[in-house]
Amino acid sequence: MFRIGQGYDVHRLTKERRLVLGGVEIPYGLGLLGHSDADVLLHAICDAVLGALGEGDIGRHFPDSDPAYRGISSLKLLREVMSLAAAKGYRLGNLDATVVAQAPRLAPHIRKMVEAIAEACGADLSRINVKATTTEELGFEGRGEGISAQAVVLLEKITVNEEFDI
Ligand SMILES: Nc1ccn([C@@H]2O[C@H](COP(=O)(O)O)[C@@H](O)[C@H]2O)c(=O)n1
Ligand SMILES: C[C@@]1(CO)OP(=O)(O)OP(=O)(O)OC[C@H]1O
Repeated sequence: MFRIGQGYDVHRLTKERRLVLGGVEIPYGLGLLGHSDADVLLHAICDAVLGALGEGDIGRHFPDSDPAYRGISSLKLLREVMSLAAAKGYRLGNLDATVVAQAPRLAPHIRKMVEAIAEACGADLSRINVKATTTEELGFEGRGEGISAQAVVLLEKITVNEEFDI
């Protein structure tokens, strides 16, 4: 049995913040603003997993009113979301995500993002795909005001036989 989910998130670019995308710190003069590390890519992925599970969204599970999440690495949130999936008997089938950013150039960092996401999901690298695009200078991403990300996730039910096939 399969469950599909999609996620979308946006964070504003600002000075004096680190830029963390897909669990990877990227050297850039600006970073994303948020209560957590503001990793817009991982937030979109968390929302896609929660959507597939019928479990609402990231703000319901990790409210920004809770000081416990101040500055937290979103890799920890993704691990928690995947633990919830496992507790409900699901594992990652595959994941496809797009980061929309006019700058910086993300291509050199994609492999590390895929590795970090795969580790957090407990999944093989082949199940993860991350893409980047500009908007040809159109819209808020194109003006460099923020970065958005979209993700689609397919979860697959762990069969009873596989559960005991250690
Ligand atoms: N922040 C970004 C955006 C895009 N790329 C790479 O460039 C390719 C072309 O982007 P277009 O927006 O012109 O279609 C894209 O396929 C990415 O590989 C990037 O590295 N960083
Ligand atoms: C994960 C949280 C936790 O504070 O982080 P934020 O950085 O505020 O990110 P956002 O995507 O605006 O909302 C989700 C929050 O719950």
